[in-house]
Amino acid sequence: MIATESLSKRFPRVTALDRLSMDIGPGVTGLVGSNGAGKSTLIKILLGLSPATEGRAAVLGLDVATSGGQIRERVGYMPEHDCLPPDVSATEFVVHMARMSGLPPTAARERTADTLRHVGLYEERYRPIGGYSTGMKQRVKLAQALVHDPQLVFLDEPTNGLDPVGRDEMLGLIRRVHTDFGISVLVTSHLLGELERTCDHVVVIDGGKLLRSSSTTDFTQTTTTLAVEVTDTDEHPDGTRVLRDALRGRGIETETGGELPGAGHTILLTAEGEETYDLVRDLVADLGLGLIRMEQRRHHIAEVFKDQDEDRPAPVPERAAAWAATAQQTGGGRDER
Ligand SMILES: Nc1ncnc2c1ncn2[C@@H]1O[C@H](COP(=O)(O)OP(=O)(O)OP(=O)(O)O)[C@@H](O)[C@H]1O
Repeated sequence: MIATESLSKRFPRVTALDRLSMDIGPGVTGLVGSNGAGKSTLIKILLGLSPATEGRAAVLGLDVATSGGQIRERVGYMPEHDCLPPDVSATEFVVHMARMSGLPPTAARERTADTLRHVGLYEERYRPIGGYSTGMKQRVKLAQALVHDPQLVFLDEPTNGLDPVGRDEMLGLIRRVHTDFGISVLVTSHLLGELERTCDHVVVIDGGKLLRSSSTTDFTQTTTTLAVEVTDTDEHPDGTRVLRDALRGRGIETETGGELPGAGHTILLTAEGEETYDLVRDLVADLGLGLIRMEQRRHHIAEVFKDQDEDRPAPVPERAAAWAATAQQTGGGRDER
């Protein structure tokens, strides 16, 4: 869907992209990086709106340097900033954008109604956009990116300004853009954790350079830590504690899951091999507890980068702070999947 080769963009005082080479296939891809990493700059180059200083890029096989118009016919774009006209309704605005993309009047109206319904805007679509909440505005921006039925959409920070519930709803919508309509998605975020449930593939850039590009499951490869959760019973009102005691009796030290709600009921231990699974199963059965789950724990994306930050000899201070803030906002990887 997207290929870049040694792509660079230099502004007089900043190198926004630094020899970026990557290939992005179909599906939902997250482009992650802290503020100023170069995400928006990359999207503008891929749309053919801003020329690269060096290197090449192609979108859907079309060269960004020479085929910007054709790319924008086939690609939808949801910009980061609030750029909606306040005094027209969502319907008027999205119909206008559909007409700008070349749809005839009747098709533009029909597609607008369908798309606004898909993003969850119903009666309010007839009201002026100026009175909308941030979440509603983000939905209008998403609708205008989808209305001309593109093959690919670029969504620049679509969860910006949303509360946790609004963010989850938006991430669900983004996933459905691909599953329901087969449209591939490139979605940017400065929050590492939020993309792991939504994206098939994650590309991480920092200071305009590619840090890593891999499938989400590769990022979150399994660890040797086993997470176990059990029920309480009348005989053992604190099932977690008796199981921990029983494991300690067999020489196995355990931890609990952390400070998040419910995590205190999760026992974490190191699995030496299959015998550890058998031992946990047998102890749970002997104690008469119910086994809710026993699974190998996976890394969280945020955790991978937290570890990398710790390994870095001299991290740029504000970047390290941004990553740390990100890890905190996403639970720092201490919660369970
Ligand atoms: N038109 C411009 N002129 C000069 N510098 C620019 C311009 N556009 C972007 N930059 C700089 O390039 C770098 C990358 O910016 P960019 O907007 O691509 O980052 P980003 O990852 O999208 O971050 P954010 O989410 O904060 O927008 C930043 O240092 C920014 O200040």
